[in-house]
Amino acid sequence: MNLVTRREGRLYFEDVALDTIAHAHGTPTYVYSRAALASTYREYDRAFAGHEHLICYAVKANSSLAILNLFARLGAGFDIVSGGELARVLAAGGDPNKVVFSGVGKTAEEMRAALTAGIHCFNVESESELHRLNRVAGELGKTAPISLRVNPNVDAKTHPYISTGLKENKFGIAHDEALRVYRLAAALPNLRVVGIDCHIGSQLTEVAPFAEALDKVLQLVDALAAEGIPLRHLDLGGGVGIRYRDETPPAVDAYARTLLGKLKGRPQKLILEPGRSLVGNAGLLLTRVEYLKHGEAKDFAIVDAAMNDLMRPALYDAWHDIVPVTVRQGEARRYEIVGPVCESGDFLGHDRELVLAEGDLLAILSAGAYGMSMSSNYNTRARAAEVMVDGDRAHLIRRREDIAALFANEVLLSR
Ligand SMILES: Cc1ncc(COP(=O)(O)O)c(C=O)c1O
Ligand SMILES: N[C@@H](CCCC[NH3+])C(=O)O
Repeated sequence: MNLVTRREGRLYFEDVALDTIAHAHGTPTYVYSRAALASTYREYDRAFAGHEHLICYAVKANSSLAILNLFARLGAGFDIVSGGELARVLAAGGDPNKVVFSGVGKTAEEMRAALTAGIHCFNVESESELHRLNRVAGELGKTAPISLRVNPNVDAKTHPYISTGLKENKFGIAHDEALRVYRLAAALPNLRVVGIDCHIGSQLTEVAPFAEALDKVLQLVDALAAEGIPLRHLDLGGGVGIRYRDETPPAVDAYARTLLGKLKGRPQKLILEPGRSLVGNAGLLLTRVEYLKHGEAKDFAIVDAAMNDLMRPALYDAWHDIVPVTVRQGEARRYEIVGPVCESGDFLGHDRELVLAEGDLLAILSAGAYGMSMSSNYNTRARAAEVMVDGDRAHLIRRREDIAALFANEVLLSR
């Protein structure tokens, strides 16, 4: 599917010219493609069709209600990491019985909310959490379905900030400890052991680390069965990486073939928690050039989007393609694409060769994942608007944040 196309010099997303979105809704604005979102979800669903599976979209990648609602309609489950994400899933019409709850710091209140909603499984990340969950479930007169998140000590070969399956990471229970903690879980009265979970990191561009992690998980599945602790499901965490620039991540099909090859004949349902690969390339950030500034050392294009809107470049030095919405003739210069925030780290792209004039629109691509969901109000900047494109129509799915709402919860002291 040709999602981003140029027609007579204008950039289109599906069949909507992006300048018309900027005109109607202003900038900065996130724009998503409904067709692209649905097609990546279906790609996963089809690739794993040979084995019982549940695709639990990782809400943290993009938690906008309209996107959650679309995935819920397609039959997806959800991977959440907070009570806030649970509330969003429920508000968007998600099925609580298809929700898995990950995260190292679940509060008692979050556990109560999830038990009351009736989620599918808690991915428990420590022994202390196991005890707390057992107590909270007991107080509610409920039994909590659990998996242990096992840390297999496998190198995901990704950015160190988003690698989660090494023993120096805070996530999960060490592989060597897992059997002992499973025995403990099986003995606690208000827990029911149903599965095993593992997530080694994000933006993986090779299949091998997934395969290695799965092998380690399967060793545990077998050891547990031998001890009389059979598991109903196996959760392998987040999905494959995406192409931002020149990465060659595995196709979902190839990834599925590798996993399914290892699962052949096993009775466990496979749960996956893809985030980035479902939404990343289905979204872009539309921004306008406010000023061009020709400095002594560099040329700057100061745009109206900033690190508070899209934090990935500042945080990980991540690369996003930046393309002009309308083609302009003239001499190209190499620009630093920067925002208005008062930080030298506030950049969206370095050294981009572009022909620009003030007032031009730019599209920052591959911004559907960990864009809006990681945005902040730094410098008291209102969050961007969000638009969902569907064929030749564009629907506003989130109004631009209202400045007064940014300080509505604050209190002035009387003296
Ligand atoms: C527990 C868990 N599940 C799923 C994901 C989603 O990962 P990805 O966006 O790489 O598919 C993450 C993020 O890395 C995560 O921490
Ligand atoms: N926020 C990260 C991914 C973190 C994944 C969360 N476990 C990114 O933008 O790449």
